[in-house]
Amino acid sequence: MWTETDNSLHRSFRFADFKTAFAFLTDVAAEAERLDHHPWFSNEYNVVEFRLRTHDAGNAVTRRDHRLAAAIDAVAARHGAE
Ligand SMILES: C[C@H](O)[C@H](O)[C@H]1CNC2=NC(N)=NC(=O)C2=N1
Repeated sequence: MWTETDNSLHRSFRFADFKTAFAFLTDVAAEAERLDHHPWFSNEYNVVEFRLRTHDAGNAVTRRDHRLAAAIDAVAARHGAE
């Protein structure tokens, strides 16, 4: 699940391999564009880490972050996140 610390929502996902993680990130990019809300993320091999906050709200967590988090969860499930 997502945790809220330091004014951000945080979550990491692990996938079968790098290619799957990268395909996941490609689909996350489409969701970020659809929602006009973009994550900070980091990827190393099959692990992707997210931090979500709203820059337009002074880097606070808003409902836009929660909406993007839910969209990311749905994409992660489609890509078989462990
Ligand atoms: C102009 C554009 O709508 C804004 O810059 C959007 C783009 N994506 C964004 N992403 C995030 N994380 N926070 C924002 O405030 C934000 N604002």
